[in-house]
Amino acid sequence: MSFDKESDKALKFKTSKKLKICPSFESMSLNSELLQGIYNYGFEAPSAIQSRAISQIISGKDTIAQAQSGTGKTATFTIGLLQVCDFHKAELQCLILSPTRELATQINQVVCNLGDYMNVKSAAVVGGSTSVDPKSKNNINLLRKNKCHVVSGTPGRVLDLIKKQVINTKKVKILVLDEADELLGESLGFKQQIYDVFKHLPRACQIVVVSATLNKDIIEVTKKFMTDPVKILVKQDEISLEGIKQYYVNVDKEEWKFDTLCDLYDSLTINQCVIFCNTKKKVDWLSGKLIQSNFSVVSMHGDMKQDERDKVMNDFRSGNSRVLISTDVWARGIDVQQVSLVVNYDIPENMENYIHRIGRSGRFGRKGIAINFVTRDDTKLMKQIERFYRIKIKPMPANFAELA
Ligand SMILES: Nc1ncnc2c1ncn2[C@@H]1O[C@H](COP(=O)(O)OP(=O)(O)OP(=O)(O)O)[C@@H](O)[C@H]1O
Repeated sequence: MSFDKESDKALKFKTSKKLKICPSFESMSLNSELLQGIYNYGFEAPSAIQSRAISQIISGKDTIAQAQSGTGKTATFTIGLLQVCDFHKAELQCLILSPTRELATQINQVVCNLGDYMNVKSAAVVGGSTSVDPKSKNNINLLRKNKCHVVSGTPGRVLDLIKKQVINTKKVKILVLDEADELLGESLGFKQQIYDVFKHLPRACQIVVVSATLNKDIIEVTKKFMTDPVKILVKQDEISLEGIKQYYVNVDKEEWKFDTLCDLYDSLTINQCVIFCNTKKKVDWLSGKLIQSNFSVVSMHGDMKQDERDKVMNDFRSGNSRVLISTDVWARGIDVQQVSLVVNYDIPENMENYIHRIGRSGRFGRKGIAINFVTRDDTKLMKQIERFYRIKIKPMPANFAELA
């Protein structure tokens, strides 16, 4: 949603009444191998969205699940679909679509981890270098032999493989749309691909729609393909997490941003930090300029080769690199628990991505900090963000690094 259309798109829909709340994973009647996978992964108790949505997914209902960033939505739909999957049958039963290759790969990893004791066969199906990546070749082979139970992929690549009959959709029971507002929105061109995927699915296929941000338009769109869905939603003024402190720095002019960032650098490296720019060109420029000034940073955007993107992701996930500069390709879903700081070098151009970007920090109850570089031209945007999410973004205090 662009900033100028904010007012008429406020959430005006409601969570379904009398939802069952399961206080523990045991109370969800899960298969024992799945429970074992959950505990082995380190989860003890379900989060709010998990307590509410997993049992709905298992019951077979179309489900719209909204919850704040980092509160465990991936495990919500993963546990749901693993419980529903019949592992005695060597056929594709669950399809998960998400907007970026990194996110689709991460989701696949969560499916493999939680389904570790169930013998789940899950494949990541993403664009880029898949044809030369030996791991992905195995994925394609598994798919060809009709041996995958779950596929997690990006819409374009999945559709391509469906059309080439590498992915057989005849027995798909559940389709999950993660970051659904991005997939179903008009801006990125996924919508048609999603509709084309739908055409290949069995009529009775259950649909699960997930995101931290869902607006009225998106809920309207879901009516076209969901049947009387259960809705678990968050009020507009509760989408922003308490644990993420949000600050701004007045940089006045664009030219002042760079020096401000250099002054902050030492604080950025205490844990891990993601710096967001609005364009790929700016990411290249900023990382080049920082490296020239002897700061250690890595960068990632959608025009980079996939093997470079993979290397940056691996380095950042392992903590080898501590400061990552990226575009909104990194805004949604990516889970690196050590990220405690997000810098909006540029203020995002869409309202939802503000929430998603700052949500890269403060994962699952951890503390996080977001710092917004605000030029004179951005002041209006910041006020709109504050009004929209009913938050107060304060001036950055000198000791902000101690607050994380
Ligand atoms: N019940 C749980 N107990 C402990 N940790 C959990 C639990 N559920 C999820 N987590 C962890 O919390 C982190 C965030 O989870 P996840 O990535 O699923 O969040 P999300 O809601 O999908 O976030 P986003 O909105 O950014 O996509 C992950 O590291 C995950 O392993």
